[in-house]
Amino acid sequence: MDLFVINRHQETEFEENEVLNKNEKMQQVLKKIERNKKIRAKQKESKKLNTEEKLRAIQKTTENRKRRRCQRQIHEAVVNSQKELCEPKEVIERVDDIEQGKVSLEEPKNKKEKGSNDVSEIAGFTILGDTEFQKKSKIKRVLPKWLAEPTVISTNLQNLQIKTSSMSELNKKLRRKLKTKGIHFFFPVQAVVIPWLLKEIRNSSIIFPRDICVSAPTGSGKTLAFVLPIIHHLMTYKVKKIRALVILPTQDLALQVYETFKLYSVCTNIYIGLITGKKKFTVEQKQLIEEIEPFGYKTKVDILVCTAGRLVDHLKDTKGLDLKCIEFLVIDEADRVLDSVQNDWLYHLEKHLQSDDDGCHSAKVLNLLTLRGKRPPQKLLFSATLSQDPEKLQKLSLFQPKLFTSVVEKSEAEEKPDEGHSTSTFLGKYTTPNELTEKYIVCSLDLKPLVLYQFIVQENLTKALVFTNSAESAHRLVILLNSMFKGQKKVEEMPLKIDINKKNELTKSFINGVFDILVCTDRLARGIDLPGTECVISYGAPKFIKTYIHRVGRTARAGRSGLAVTLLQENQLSKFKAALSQAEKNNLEEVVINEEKLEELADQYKQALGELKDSVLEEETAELKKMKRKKRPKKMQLQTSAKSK
Ligand SMILES: Nc1ncnc2c1ncn2[C@@H]1O[C@H](COP(=O)(O)OP(=O)(O)OP(=O)(O)O)[C@@H](O)[C@H]1O
Repeated sequence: MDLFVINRHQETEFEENEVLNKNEKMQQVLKKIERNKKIRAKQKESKKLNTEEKLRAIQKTTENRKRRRCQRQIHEAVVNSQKELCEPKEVIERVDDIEQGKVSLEEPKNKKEKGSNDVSEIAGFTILGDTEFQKKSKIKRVLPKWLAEPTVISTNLQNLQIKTSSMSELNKKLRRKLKTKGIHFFFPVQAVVIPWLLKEIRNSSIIFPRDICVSAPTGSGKTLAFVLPIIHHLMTYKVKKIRALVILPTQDLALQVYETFKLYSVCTNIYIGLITGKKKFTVEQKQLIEEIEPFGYKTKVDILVCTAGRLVDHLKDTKGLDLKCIEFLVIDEADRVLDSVQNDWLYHLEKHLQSDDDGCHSAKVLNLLTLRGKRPPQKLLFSATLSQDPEKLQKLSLFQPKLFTSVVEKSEAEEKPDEGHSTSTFLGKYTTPNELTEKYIVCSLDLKPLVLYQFIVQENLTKALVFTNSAESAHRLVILLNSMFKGQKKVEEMPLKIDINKKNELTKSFINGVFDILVCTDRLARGIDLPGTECVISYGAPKFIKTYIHRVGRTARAGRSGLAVTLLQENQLSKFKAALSQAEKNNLEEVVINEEKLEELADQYKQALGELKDSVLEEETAELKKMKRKKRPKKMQLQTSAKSK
């Protein structure tokens, strides 16, 4: 029956029950909240207690530390009191005070010793080291003694003191030759270096000669400073062996030095060899050695002038080449040679010199030094921009080096200019000839050729060298200038790829004044002697201060006056001035080109630019045709030539 009982909804009863339940639940919740409150309050209290405990613990450890430190200080004070017998009472009193807590253990801040490794504490944290900023003293560069105390060379080429005829220690023939070449006085670098080298050579049978580094301005006569002593010494030998090796950075410079050696060795039995790669390898080999069967090889030269790279080629492939007897190793333009890798020449040369000895370097006179081994060649380094960097020079393992320089602190150097005393500090900077005037022109890039033209006209320049930063720029500038001058002045270019004979012809024509302006790249910047050059113009701003020094050094040579002008764009000016201040050149004069004159020339300039465009186009099409002809197979070429016939 129950199955059929229907429980109907009895609303009021249920609602009453629910209200009752709700009230109960509410009370339960309130009770729970109350309980939780109590628990939280208890927890808070216990936490508070914990932090207090912790703080107490920290205080305890700090106190412990302090106590330990106090004990340490007491101990130290006692030890010190034993040491410092002079003030025992004071120390003991202080110890007592510390023990009684009368004196603070903290040292007053101003008493802190600078630089000491202080240990201070802040709220239990130990801070190591000094928290105060200390200004570090500037590190002063210390040069090796030989660099710091050089022999000073004067830059004054006007007031010459030493007559060539009066240097009795130099061979008579050489003195006569100098006279015939119109050299009656030695330049300062020669007056100091030649007698010094001759003395070293005289003593070389007893002690090893010292190596030298010579830094003197461009055009001051450094070449003769090594050429004359070497020839003087080699004149005494009867047997032919390579006894002097002269290394240069470029073919042109090697040729120039070779010619100077040849000039002063006329009327002697000394032969000079030149290996630069200008001639075929086999031709150079024949010039150097001769095979005599069955005895082997015979050397044909006494002095070998070379470029570093070509020397390595011959060391590797020329049988019978023997450099083990060299007494002089000259490195001209030394900074450049040392910077260049050139087939790792130094490694190969050293390897060759250290290979099995044939006894060339065995001592002539037995002494303590020579007993130790063979005599190394005397190294002679020359440059107008010799480095102050001992590390660079170190790779040459110089033997007791001696420095001759004109780049010294001025005040002292001026006191004893020609005496050759070690008076001042080598600055390692650069110097230019006293006779050189330096100026600059500021102009915009698009007006540069016009400004150059106007400057040449306004100064009526002849024998001027113009340096550009690329061969292409040189070529275009020559076309432009020639079309502007219209034959009034003759401008020539020194191309990058030029046959040595043509090059010699060109330089000779320039020296002889056949044309007025020679436009070239930095290939002509170093060492080349073009006597009579009146002005050097840097059309492209030089990238490095060394480049500038060598460029401007093509003028104002051998005591003659010269002008150097650099064309700059506005944004290059500050960098240029900063670079020049390195060489203590701070007062360069600015040349201002008359703008009205430039405006007058506007039409002429436009026309010249048009001509340049046509000419460049013509050259390019000619070049293209040439390339196409080269690419065409030979058969086709023959067919076309037959057809044309
Ligand atoms: N005592 C002298 N009197 C007159 N002229 C000299 C004397 N010595 C050298 N000359 C001439 O001075 C010119 C410059 O000499 P040299 O080429 O040796 O200079 P440099 O110091 O090597 O220059 P750079 O550093 O540019 O190579 C040459 O034409 C040379 O003949």
